Amino acid sequence: MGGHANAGYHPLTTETVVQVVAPLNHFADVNQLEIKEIGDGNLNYVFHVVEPATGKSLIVKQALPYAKVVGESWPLTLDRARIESEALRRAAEYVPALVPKVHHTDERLACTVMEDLSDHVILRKGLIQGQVYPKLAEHIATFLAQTLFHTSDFFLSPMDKKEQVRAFINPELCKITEDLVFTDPFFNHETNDFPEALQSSVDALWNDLELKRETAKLKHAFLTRAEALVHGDLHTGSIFVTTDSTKVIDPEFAYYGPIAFDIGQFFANLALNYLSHFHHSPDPQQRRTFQKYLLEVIEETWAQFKEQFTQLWQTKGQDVYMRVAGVEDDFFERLLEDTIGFAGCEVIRRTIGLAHVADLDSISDEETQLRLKDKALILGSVLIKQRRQLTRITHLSETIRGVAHA
Ligand SMILES: Nc1ncnc2c1ncn2[C@@H]1O[C@H](COP(=O)(O)OP(=O)(O)O)[C@@H](O)[C@H]1O
Ligand SMILES: CSC[C@H]1O[C@H](OP(=O)(O)O)[C@H](O)[C@@H]1O
Repeated sequence: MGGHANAGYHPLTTETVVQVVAPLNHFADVNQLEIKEIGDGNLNYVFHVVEPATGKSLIVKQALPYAKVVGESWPLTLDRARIESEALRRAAEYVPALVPKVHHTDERLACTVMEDLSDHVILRKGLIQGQVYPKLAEHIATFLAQTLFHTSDFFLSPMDKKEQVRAFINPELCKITEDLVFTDPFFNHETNDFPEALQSSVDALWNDLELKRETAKLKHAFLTRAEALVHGDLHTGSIFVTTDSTKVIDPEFAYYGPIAFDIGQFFANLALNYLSHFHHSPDPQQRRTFQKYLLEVIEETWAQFKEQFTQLWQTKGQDVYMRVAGVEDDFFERLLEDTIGFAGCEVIRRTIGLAHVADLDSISDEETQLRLKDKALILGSVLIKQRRQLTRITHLSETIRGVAHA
C-alpha cells in the first residue's frame, strides 16, 4: 500500500545525498560536491550532484512516500523507484544509447543514481521554443520498437513473459493513470482543473455518451491487455534531447500494458505542442514550418517503428502464428487504432484533468489559451470516436491539422 516507507527510509536532503554517492567511488573528493534539488516533476526529488574540480556529476532521484505535487495527503508507493530503475536497466539491454545509465539502485532509500543528462534539454521545453530535433523520430521509433518487441510475447517465452509481468506489477501508479487519464476528465470529478470559461465545452464532453462508451473500451484495454513492458508515461517531459541525442527518462509508471499506450502518449503531446504554436510562433511562416515538422515526427516515428518492429517480427518472432499470413497486418491495424484512441485520452486529460502541459498553460493570453484548449477537447474527442476510420498514420496528421486550423 502507498505511503509505507521501507525500514531505514528517510527523505534525502542536499546534506545527506552524499551518503548515497560516497560508496560509489565516482568522485575524487565527496567533501567538495555541489548538490541542488532540481526536480520539477509531479512526484519525486531529483538531486543534481556535481564535483566542480573534475567536472564529474550524477543524478540521484528519490521517491517520496507521497505524490510531491499534492503532498502527504496522497500517499504513494516507494516501489515506483524499483520499477523505474528496473525498467531503465531493461531498456538498456536493447537501447543503451537511448536511456540514462543507471549506476546504482538503493531500494531502502527508494532512490536511483543515474547519469547526469544536464547537457540535454527536456523535449517539451525545446519544442515550445520551436527547436527542431532531426533524430527525434528515428530515436523514439527505435526506443519503442526495441523495448516493446523484446518485452512482449512476440519475443519472450510464455514463462519468461509471465515472470516479467510479475516483476512489473505496478498497481498504484496504474491507478493514477486509470483515474487521471481515463476516468476523471470524462466526469465531473474534483481532480479536474480547467478555466471556468471552458465549462460549456467540458459539459458537452461529459454529456457525450458515444465518447464515454469509446473511452471505456480504451480504459478496459489499459486495465487488461498485458502486451509488453510499456514506459507508461511517455510524454515530452519524459524525453531529454540534443540535436543528435535522445534519452528517455522517468519510467516509474512502467507495467505490462498495451503497446499502443506509449505511442499514443507521445503523439498526443506532439499534437498539443502543435496547437500551442498558434501562440508560441507568432510568425506565420515559422509556425507553418514548425507545425509541419511536428506532423512529420508523428508520421516518421510511426513509419520507422513499424519498419523496425516488422524486422524484429520476421527475424526474432517466436510464436508460430507470427508466420501466418495476415496476422502481422491485423496487429498493426489494431495498433494504430488503439494508438489514436490513447492519444485522444491523453490530449483531453492534459487539457482539463489534474496534470496539464506547459505548452498550453504557459500561454499568457487567456483568450488564445481558451481557444486552443477548446480545439484540444475537439481533437481528443475526434481521435477517440473516429479512431476506427483513421486507418493510416496520415489520417492522424490530417486530423490534427484539420481540427487545429478549423
Ligand atoms: N538523468 C537526469 N539528468 C539531468 N536532469 C534530470 C535527470 N532526470 C531528471 N532530471 C530533471 O529532473 C526533472 C524531473 O525528473 P522526472 O524524472 O521527470 O521526475 P518526476 O518523476 O518527479 O516527474 C526533469 O524534468 C529534469 O529537469
Ligand atoms: C499526481 S501524478 C500526475 C501525473 O504526473 C505524472 O507525470 P510526471 O511524473 O512526468 O510529472 C503522470 O503523467 C501523472 O499522470
